[in-house]
Amino acid sequence: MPVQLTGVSYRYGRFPALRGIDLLIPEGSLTVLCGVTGSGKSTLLRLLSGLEQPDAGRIDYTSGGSCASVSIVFQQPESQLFAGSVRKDVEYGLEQRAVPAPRRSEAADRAMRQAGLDPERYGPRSPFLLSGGEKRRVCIAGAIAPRPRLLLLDEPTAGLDPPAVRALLETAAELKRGGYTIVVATHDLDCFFPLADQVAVLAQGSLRYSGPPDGLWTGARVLEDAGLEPPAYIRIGRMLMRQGGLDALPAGAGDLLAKLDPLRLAYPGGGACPGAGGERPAAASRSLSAAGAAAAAGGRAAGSGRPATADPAAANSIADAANTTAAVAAGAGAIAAPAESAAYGSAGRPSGSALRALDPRVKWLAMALWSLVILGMTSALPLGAASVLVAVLLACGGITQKRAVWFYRPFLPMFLLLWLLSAFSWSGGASFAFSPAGALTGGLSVLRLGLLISLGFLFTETTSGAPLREGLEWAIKPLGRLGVRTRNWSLAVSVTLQFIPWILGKISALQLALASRGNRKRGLARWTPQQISLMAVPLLLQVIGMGDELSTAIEARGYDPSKPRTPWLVLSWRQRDTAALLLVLLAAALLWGLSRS
Ligand SMILES: Nc1ncnc2c1ncn2[C@@H]1O[C@H](COP(=O)(O)OP(=O)(O)OP(=O)(O)O)[C@@H](O)[C@H]1O
Repeated sequence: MPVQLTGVSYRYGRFPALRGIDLLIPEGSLTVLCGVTGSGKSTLLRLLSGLEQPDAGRIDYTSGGSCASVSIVFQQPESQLFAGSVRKDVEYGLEQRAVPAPRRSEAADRAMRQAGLDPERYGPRSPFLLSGGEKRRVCIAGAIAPRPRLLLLDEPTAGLDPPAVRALLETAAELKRGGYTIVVATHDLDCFFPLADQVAVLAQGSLRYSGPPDGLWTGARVLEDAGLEPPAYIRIGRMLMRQGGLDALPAGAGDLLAKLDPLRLAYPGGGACPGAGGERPAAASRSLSAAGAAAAAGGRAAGSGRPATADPAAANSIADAANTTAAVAAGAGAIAAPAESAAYGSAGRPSGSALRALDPRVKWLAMALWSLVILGMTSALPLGAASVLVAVLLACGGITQKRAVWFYRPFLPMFLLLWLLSAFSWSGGASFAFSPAGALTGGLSVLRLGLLISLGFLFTETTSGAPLREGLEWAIKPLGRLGVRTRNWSLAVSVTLQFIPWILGKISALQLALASRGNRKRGLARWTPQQISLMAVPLLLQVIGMGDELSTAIEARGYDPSKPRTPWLVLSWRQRDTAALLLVLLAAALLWGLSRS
């Protein structure tokens, strides 16, 4: 299905993620969407899948198609699996599209085979107990089972080992041959460029290039300007062309290996590369530089020597060869700074809003004090005043409306249920009675609970992990004299606090995945018991997995609560922190006074 994007823009709150994208995705083509991290690839895929709507511009699914004929495979396959068996999971999208049962099973078998899974062997297995590569194949099978007219793959090779990458490339080449229109968002240019009909390069949400891959090697340095490096086979090919070793750029890593095969490669210290026949090169034979020889020798060891084309057989050689050539040609990459340090300015203080810049001790004290005051409130006026205070702080904390809605939405059904339980009394049979007093008391209790949750949300949104932990450790340090293991407690609390947004993020991802499989429920319909039961098992498994990984990571880093620790961050108290503390105390006193009047 051809798709035309015209002037497509999208914002997350105030942050522009995509700006004015014009792109045609031709029918039956494989388009590679590339760009550095955060350039907008996943966002563009979500818009193409119809899971999000553009803020401006249009997406036209021509030839009678619609976003209902689009399937997407997300970056993390574990966020996309729900059912108790692989077969049921693959059939899920078909069920949502009301495909009759006998045809469902047939289509699921076909999709599993196309994705490289034997239906007999994998069909009855639990999708949660498969390897990463197998899970991704199940996701692909689930995505292609309804025969989508456009298939979107987000970072399909991320986290896969070379054999799994090879298998995935074969699947992609096979699907392309089967006439699927495919868009792949990837950093793995070595693997996917040889399969691509079209490349779209994104940088900071703008489209910098769209056209055939070959167009990138002539003229402007589009990839480099977008912060990317050309695939290793192109870099090696360019080097060999400069040295007279090649006449034209290779079409892929396999093609490069095939072109290198007849060349006699000189060792840096003289002599010939063993793979090149073991003879000393003749004076007249082409001699390559040390780097070229090393690259070629490495490539020869790994590859099959077949030319790389969109042919699935050739895909085999791409992954192996790409791995070797990438290792040879990769320059020293920039090492990403840890997320926490990135959030800090040069003075070691968080950048962004004033709340983020405050010392975490002020925030801990504010949260503890205000929580106590709020717990003591029993009437509407002080609770109303506290709500205004929290709302103003949420707005000042730079938390977008969208983010706040995302956070509060899962709590709303629980609040509603609690309120209804206190507002209605049941005296057997069908006799329900509405109690205005119960409704008021219940409403105030729910509001109190909401405010306490909001304080936690405000705190964790405006404080990253290390300051949060250091601040808490400082606050509870005096308890250490009583024999309390304060380090354990501060670690446990900060991990728990950071776990809540993580769990909410996972719930959002699962709901998005359900929507991508045709289960496009909106509003409260997303929270029915049936929906919740679908998400319960995968969510639980992810939480257990995360807990397991955390404890292993803590152990692996030699955590010993009895040993002194070098703090990651040295807290420093400033004048503005004193001023903020005074305001916190003043607000607490006013609220307390209001609740007692
Ligand atoms: N839910 C969100 N709320 C706010 N900003 C977001 C959200 N999701 C993504 N962004 C921002 O939008 C920009 C584009 O994100 P996107 O995930 O599309 O990038 P990407 O190119 O797919 O990155 P990667 O290669 O790391 O997956 C990034 O700057 C990101 O921080």
